[in-house]
Amino acid sequence: MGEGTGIERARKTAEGLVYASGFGNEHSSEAVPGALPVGRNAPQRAPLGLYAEQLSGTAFTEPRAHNRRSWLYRIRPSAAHPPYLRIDNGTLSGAPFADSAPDPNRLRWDPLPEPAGPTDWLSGLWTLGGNGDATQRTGMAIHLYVADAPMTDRVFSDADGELLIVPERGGLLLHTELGLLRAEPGHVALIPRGVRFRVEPLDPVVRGYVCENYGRPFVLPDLGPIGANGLANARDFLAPVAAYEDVERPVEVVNKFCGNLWAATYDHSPLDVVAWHGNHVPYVYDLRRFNVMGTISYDHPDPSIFTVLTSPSDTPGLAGVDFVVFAPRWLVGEDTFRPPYFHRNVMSEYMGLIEGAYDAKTAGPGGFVPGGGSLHNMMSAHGPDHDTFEAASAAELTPRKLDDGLAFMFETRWPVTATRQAMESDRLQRGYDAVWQGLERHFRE
Ligand SMILES: O=C(O)Cc1cc(O)ccc1O
Ligand SMILES: [Fe+2]
Repeated sequence: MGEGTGIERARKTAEGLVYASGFGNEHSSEAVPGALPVGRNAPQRAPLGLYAEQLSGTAFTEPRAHNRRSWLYRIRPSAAHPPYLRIDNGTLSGAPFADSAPDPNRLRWDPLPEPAGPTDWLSGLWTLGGNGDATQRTGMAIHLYVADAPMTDRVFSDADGELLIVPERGGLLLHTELGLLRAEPGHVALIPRGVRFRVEPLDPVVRGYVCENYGRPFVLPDLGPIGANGLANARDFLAPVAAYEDVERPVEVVNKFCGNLWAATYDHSPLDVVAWHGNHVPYVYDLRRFNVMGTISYDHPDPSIFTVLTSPSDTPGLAGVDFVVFAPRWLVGEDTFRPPYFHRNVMSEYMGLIEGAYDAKTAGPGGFVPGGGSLHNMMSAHGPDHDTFEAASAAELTPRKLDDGLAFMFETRWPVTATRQAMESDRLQRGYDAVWQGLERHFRE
């Protein structure tokens, strides 16, 4: 795969790929001039002998402001396929997660090992845990991946939810039905529910995190008194332009449906969309573009101020999942304990590290390292570890640039149940509680 005029056109573009900018926009794109119908979605005969197909990400009847759908003009309709048959789920699973009890302990994992044999991105997915129920379209799952091989003649789509991919090591070229996206460490890429794609690693080994969001699609958070600009700016979200594969040979299409993998072998590539328009689109975002807000007086603001994307629930302000980034920033708070405070949170926090170190946790082997992760479930007591507390309590409070790390959090309204493979993994740091040992009594009456 990988041949075809559309892809070549996108690949040839200087330095990188062509993108269309803007979050939630009605985009349109054609890889061949004239492929996109004008003035209607479904003409009696679509241009260039293409088939017209609508892909709905929200119910037809949802309010206009939430409605997501795209019209695809493709060489063959998606409907032209034999039955899907169950295939082995491997290390991937879906909600409800019931193979271990939800655990109130603070948990932390080392990164996954490199693949033992050639492993593509789909086979390299390893589920850490999650919540909700894919059949109810509620909750989320946390997956990790390690891969060293391209998905050759193999395409994936997820009926259960959208996929927020957070590369930590190595770049990914995402061949989607709507075109190509490139995601390097420091970027995030989003594949909407149902959009088919394959992953081509751009480095010998790639590794990262995935938030699978079963709930309402991610949106930018409201800015309230911040005003009309700030945090993640809409124009920095980049959608692909149309690029198609004209491939006539067997291609395995794997569909994740209600937690299980099903596969059907098409006699052609389903990445054959020559033109499209709509707002149910994949996108990439460079986290370094995040406009970080923080205190310029005193106290440590709650991390909601670092929200990049939020999946709203029916209760205003209560997210199914928030994606939060801890990006380089200045710390200037006066008479302030500057790292994250000690806290117990009704929300559950999974944290990962893309590069460098995180200001509340000791770095280095056995600590919080890139590719690793921590889970601080609902109401679990956490915050700065012993060494961080001692250092920050004594630090001279001159303005300081925190620029040696990029960490993130998937923060969810429901407790996260870890999978049995995560709880039994040799990656689980069994002595994690010790980081809060030795916090001495300083009380004086
Ligand atoms: O636990 C964490 O490190 C995440 C976090 C960061 C912060 O700045 C404030 C609260 C919080 O939960
Ligand atoms: Fe926290």
